Amino acid sequence: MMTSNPLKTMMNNIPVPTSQLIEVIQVKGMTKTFQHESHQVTALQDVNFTIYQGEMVAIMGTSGSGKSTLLQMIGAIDAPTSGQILIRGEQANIYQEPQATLFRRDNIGFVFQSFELLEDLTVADNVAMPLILQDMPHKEIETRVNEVLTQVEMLQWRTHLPAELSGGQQQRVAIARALIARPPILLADEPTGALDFNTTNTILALLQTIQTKKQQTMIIVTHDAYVASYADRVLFFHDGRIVDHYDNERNEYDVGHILEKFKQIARGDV
Ligand SMILES: Nc1ncnc2c1ncn2[C@@H]1O[C@H](COP(=O)(O)OP(=O)(O)OP(=O)(O)O)[C@@H](O)[C@H]1O
Repeated sequence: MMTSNPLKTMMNNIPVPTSQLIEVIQVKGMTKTFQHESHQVTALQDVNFTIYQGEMVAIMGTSGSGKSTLLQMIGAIDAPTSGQILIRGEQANIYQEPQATLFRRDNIGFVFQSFELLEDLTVADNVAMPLILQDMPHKEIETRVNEVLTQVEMLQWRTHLPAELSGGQQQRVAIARALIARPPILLADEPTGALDFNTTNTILALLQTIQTKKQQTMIIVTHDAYVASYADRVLFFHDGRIVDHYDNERNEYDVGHILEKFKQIARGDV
C-alpha cells in the first residue's frame, strides 16, 4: 500500500515549503538507560528526529529495540536520561505530578493494543472520561462525545458496554477516547495487534481518515510491515538506535520493502 505524504498534499497537492511545516515533536540526542541489578541497560541511544503536523510515522523494531521506551518518553510518562523532547516547542518530561498529567492531557492521546476500556462504563462514558476529569460542563461533554463517536462511526453504540462490542468496535471507542480532548499527538502502541486482517484494515483506514481530515499527527508502533506501510515515514529501531528510515519523499516503498528491511535488521544486517 502506497500512501501519500500529507507534507506533499497538504495544500491541494501543492508541496508545502519546509518553512511552513509545523514541528510537533522534536527528539534531540535522547538517551535512556535503566539500572538493572548488576548492570545498566541502554534502551535508547542518541535518538534524533522531528515529526511535523499531520504526519503518520511508524516505528518498527525488533523486540527490545526501545519502541515502548520511546513512546513513554514522548508520552511524558517517563523522562530521558539525557537529551530533550520538545512537544510543540515546549519541553516535555520536566513536570512533576499533577502538572505532568495536565501536560499529557493537553498533548497526547494514547491507543493501546488491548483497548484498555473501563468495562463497567458505557461507550459514551468511556469516551467522556478525559473531559469529566477536566471538569468540563456536562452539555459540552455530550456534544463532544457525540461528535467524536460519529467520527469513528460508533454513535449508535453509545449506551452499550465494551463487552457487547467486537474488538474492532472497542478499538474505535478507544480511538474516540484518545481524541476527545483534541490532543495534537496520537500515540498508538500496536493498535491492530489484537485484530484480524479485515478489522485491521478498517482501523487503519479510520486512522488515515483522521490524519488527513484533521491533520492529526500520529505515531504508530508496530511489528507489522502492513500496518507500517500506511505511514508516511517508517523509522527502524535496533538496539535503541534509529538504524534506517523510509520516507515517501525520499524513496517510494511498499509493504514488501518494509518487510525486507525489517528482516535484514532482525538478522543484524544493519
Ligand atoms: N522499566 C524498565 N526497567 C528496566 N529496563 C527496562 C525498562 N523498560 C525497558 N527496559 C529495557 O529497555 C530495553 C528496551 O525495551 P522496550 O520495552 O522499550 O523494547 P520494545 O522495542 O518495546 O520491545 P517489545 O517489542 O518486546 O515490546 C529492553 O532491554 C528492556 O529490558
